[in-house]
Amino acid sequence: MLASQKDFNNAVSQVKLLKEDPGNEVKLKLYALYKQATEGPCNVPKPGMLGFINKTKWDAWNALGSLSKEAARQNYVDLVSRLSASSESPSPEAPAADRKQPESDSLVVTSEDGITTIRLNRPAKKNALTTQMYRDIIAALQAASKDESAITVLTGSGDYYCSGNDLTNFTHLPAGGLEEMARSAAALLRDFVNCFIDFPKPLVAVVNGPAVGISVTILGLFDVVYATDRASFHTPFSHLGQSPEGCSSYTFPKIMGSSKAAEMLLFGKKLTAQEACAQGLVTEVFPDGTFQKEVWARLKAYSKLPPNAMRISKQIIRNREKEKLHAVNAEESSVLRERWQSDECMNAIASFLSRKVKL
Ligand SMILES: CCCC/C=C/CC(=O)SCCNC(=O)CCNC(=O)[C@H](O)C(C)(C)COP(=O)(O)OP(=O)(O)OC[C@H]1O[C@@H](n2cnc3c(N)ncnc32)[C@H](O)[C@@H]1OP(=O)(O)O
Repeated sequence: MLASQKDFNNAVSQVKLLKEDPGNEVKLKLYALYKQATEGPCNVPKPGMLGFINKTKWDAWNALGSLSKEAARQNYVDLVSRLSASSESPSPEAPAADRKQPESDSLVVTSEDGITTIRLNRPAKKNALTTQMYRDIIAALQAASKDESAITVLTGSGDYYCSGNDLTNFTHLPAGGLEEMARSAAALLRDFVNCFIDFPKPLVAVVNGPAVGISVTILGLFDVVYATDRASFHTPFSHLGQSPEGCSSYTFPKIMGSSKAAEMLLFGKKLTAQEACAQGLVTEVFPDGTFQKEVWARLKAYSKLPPNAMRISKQIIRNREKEKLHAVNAEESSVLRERWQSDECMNAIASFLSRKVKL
């Protein structure tokens, strides 16, 4: 479900309480989304050259094209929520040593040689993502976006990269029952994926082994994906009674074409590392024996490149897609909120938990 009028009104009030000025670019975006959400697509005449400020505002509104009022309202609410979170976070240039450490040791964050590494560290459970890990990854990405490192890396400990969402997350029912669980999981998913969409520095996945579910779908939001030849890429959403997330319903068809994307996202076809590379999801595959050595040597060399140039190049490559990606993320999260309450999904999870099925 997209943000309600009440959520939107709250966000409009929240903007006035921001502790830090978000800067002109963001204010322009807020203005454009507000106009789109309240009046719909821009259909007023373009101001003349002399009205420079009005022309800039008109351009920003007009750039939203035919984005629906509902999607604009959602994007506005998401943007304000990110601004509020970052204006409450600690000092912007916190050096690595002062970085707030994750709540649990299932995530290890280090910063060295210009590279911040976020390592999934739950090898006994194939690095399955618990609710706390999603929160810790969000915090780690927010800190990495402001630290002094040039490049950020996500990788895993042990033989797996990540087995996706921890299916036992669904067994911790809150007081509000299944509906409340699905609502809060959808909100967490949206915040989690938004952090990847907005991440401002080069983001690299070092895929050290098989990858499942959400750890595969978000790869479309990374800048570079290096994989060992032992890795595989599996999105068994239909098997689980679920639907795609991580913006993969948009990025996968773009990356590999709609029929290859459908084989993965509808039928759960598992790709080898070589297949994923041939289809553009993976940048390069390395022999497992030399994977770590080769990849880290390369990343260390890249991390010495001028960081501002890399950020700006990433902005040019990614920025025109951001509004679209936020809208896709909101829609996918809302569809999943319904799916998680379906019998198909409940049965599939019960089946995994009772060890009847292995994907
Ligand atoms: C809030 C945001 C929500 C976002 C939603 C995202 C959707 C997804 O990510 S869908 C994908 C969900 N993941 C799966 O369906 C994978 C399930 N796991 C498996 O099929 C298998 O475990 C495996 C193929 C990954 C590995 O098989 P293998 O035989 O090598 O090892 P196991 O003995 O099965 O695993 C060891 C240990 O780890 C536990 N485990 C592994 N993956 C998960 C998981 N995703 N959730 C919970 N637990 C997992 C497994 O149960 C074993 O535990 P025990 O040793 O205690 O039995």
